[in-house]
Amino acid sequence: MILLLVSVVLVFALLVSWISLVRQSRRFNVDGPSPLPLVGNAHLFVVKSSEFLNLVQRLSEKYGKVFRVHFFSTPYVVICHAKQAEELVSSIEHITKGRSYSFLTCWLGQGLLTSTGQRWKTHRKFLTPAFHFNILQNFLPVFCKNQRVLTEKLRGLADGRPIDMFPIIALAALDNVTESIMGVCMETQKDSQSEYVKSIEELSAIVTMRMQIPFFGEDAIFNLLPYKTRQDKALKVLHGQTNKVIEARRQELKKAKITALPDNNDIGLKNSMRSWTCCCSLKLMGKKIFFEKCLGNWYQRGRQNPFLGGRRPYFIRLPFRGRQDKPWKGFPGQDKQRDGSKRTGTEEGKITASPDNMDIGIKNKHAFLDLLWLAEMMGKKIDDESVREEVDTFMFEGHDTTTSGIVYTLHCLSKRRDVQEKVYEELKTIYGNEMHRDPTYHELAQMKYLELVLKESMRLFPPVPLIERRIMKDCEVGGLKLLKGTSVVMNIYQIQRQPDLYDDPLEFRPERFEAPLKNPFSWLAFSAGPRNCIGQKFAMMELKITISEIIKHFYILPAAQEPELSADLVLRSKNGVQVKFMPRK
Ligand code: HEM
Repeated sequence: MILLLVSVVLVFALLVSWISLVRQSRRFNVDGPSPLPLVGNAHLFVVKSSEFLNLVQRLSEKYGKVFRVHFFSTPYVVICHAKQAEELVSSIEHITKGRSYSFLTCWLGQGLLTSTGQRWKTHRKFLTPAFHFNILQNFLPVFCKNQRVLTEKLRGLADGRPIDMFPIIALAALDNVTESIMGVCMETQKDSQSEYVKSIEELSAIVTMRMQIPFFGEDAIFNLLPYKTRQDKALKVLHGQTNKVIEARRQELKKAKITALPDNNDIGLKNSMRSWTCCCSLKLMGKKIFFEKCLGNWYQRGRQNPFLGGRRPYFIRLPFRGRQDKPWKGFPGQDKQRDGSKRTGTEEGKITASPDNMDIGIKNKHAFLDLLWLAEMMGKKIDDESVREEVDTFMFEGHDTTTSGIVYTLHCLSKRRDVQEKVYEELKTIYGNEMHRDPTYHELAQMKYLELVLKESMRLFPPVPLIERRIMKDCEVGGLKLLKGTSVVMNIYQIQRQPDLYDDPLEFRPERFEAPLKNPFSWLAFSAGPRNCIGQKFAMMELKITISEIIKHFYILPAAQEPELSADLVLRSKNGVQVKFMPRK
C-alpha cells in the first residue's frame, strides 16, 4: 500500500515537473530538444568532455544557431553566431555571470571574474589602470627570464620526438603569473611537483567536472562525494599561499617604512606610483611642479569624472587616466637629484621613488598585489579577503588561458613551415643581427605578423571556448525572448568558425586578419564589451614573447596525433597537444 502511495506521489511529481518544464520551454522563441521530467535535457550532456563541443555543434545543426536546453530546472540558451552574441556581449545591463561560474566562487570568491553589479563596476574601474602598458612593460624582464628557462628545457627535447606541450607551457605561464601578480618567484618550471601546482590542477579538474556533468553541479549531490574533501584540501593550499604572500608583502612595506608621506598622508597613492614606476617622488619634484608640468589637466579632468564623484582623483589613477594614447616616459632627470647627483633610495629617512629602491623589493615586484593592498591603506576599504579574491582571480585567469593560447598556436604553426618562416623573417627585421637578445616592449609591438598568427590561432582554438551570462529579468535581447534565470552561453568556439563570417573557416590563414572582419563580434577570444578580458595586453605580451623566442631557436614540426579538443575551464585536449622541435642552425 505504502509502495503504491509512494509510486503515485512520485509519478505525480514527475508529471508536474514535466508539465512545468514543457511550459517554460514554450515561453522561449528558441527551438531545442523537448525536456524530460526532472532532468530536462541534462541526460544529453552526460558525454566525455572531448565530446562536449561536438555535441553542442550537433544540437546547433539540428535546432539552429541559437538553441535552448534545460539542465534540471535551469534553462540554457546557447548562441553560436555573432549576430545574436553582439547585443548580449556589449550590453551594460546583462553583466551577471552564468551559473557555471558559481563553481569557481569557492576559489575566487567575488573577484573580478565572478562578481557583478556595483562591486564589479567599482573593482573593474579601479583595476583597469593596472593593465596599462606602462605597468605591463615592468613584467617584460620576468617573462624573458622564465622564457630562457623554457627555451633551455625545449633544447633538451628538440630531437624530433613528439612532446605534449600543455604541461610544459603551463609551468612557464604559472611562473610568469605568480611573479607578476603576487611578486614571488615560485620556479615551478624547476619544481613541477609543488603542492601549489598540484592543488591548482586538482581544483581545475573538479570545477570543470561540475560544469560539464550536470549531476555533479548540484550541491546536494556534490557535497556527499569524496570530491568535496579533495576540493577543500586544494582550496586550503591555494588560499593559504595567497594569504602568506599578502602578509609577507604587508610586512615588507612596513619594514620599508612606507607609511609616512608628506603633506596629505596619502601613502597608498604615492607608494603606488613608486611601485608602478610611473612617477618620481612628489617630494623631490615639488608638488606644484608635479601638477603643473606633468599631470596638467588630468587633475582637473579627474575632478569632473563622475566616477570620482567630483572628488580629487587619487594619484594612483592619475598617471593612467587622461592620456592613455601616449606612453609615459617618466620625468626628465628622473634619476637625478636637484644638485645633479644620482638619487638615493631614501631622503630624510623616508623612501622615495628612486629606481635604486629595487633592493627592498618595493619596485615592480608584487605589482598587482601592491595596488590592491595600498588601496586598502588609502581607505578604499578593500579588506584582506577581497585582496585575496582578486589575486586568486588573476592567478586563475592569467595562466591556463595563456597556456592554451600558446599551445594551440604551436599546434597551428607546426603544420605551416611557411608561416613560421614569415614570423622568423619579421623577427630578423626587428632584431637585425642581435637575434639572441631579449625583446623590448616597443619591439613586441612591432611584431605585427606574429599578432595575426596569434589572432588566427585563437580564432580556431579560443582559449576560453564558452562564456556565460545569467539573465536577471524577463527580457528580449537580439530578438531572443529570455526568461529570468536563464543562463545564456556564448559558444565562442563555434562563433569563430561560422562559414558566412569567415571564408574557408577551418583553414589556418593569419592574413585574413589584415582586412576588417565582416562582423567585429565574430572574433571573441577576449570577449567584448564591458566584461571583456582585462588582461588581454598582458596575455598578448606573454604569447608574443613565448612564440617569438621559440621560433627564434627551433623549427616546429607536426606530431602524428591530433588533439581531442576538450572545453574544460579553458580549451584543452584529452590526449595532449603534441608537436616536435628541431633546433635552428
Ligand atoms: C590568451 C589569454 C586569455 C584569454 C583568451 C582570455 C579570455 C578572456 C575572456 C573570454 C574573458 C571573458 C570571460 C567571461 O565573460 O566570462 C576574460 C575575462 C577576464 N580575464 Fe582574460 N583571457 C586571457 C588572459 C588573461 C590574463 C593574462 C589575465 C590576468 C592577468 C586575465 C584576466 C581576466 C579577468 C580578471 C577577467 C574578468 C574580467 C571582468 O569580468 O571584468 N585574462 N578573459
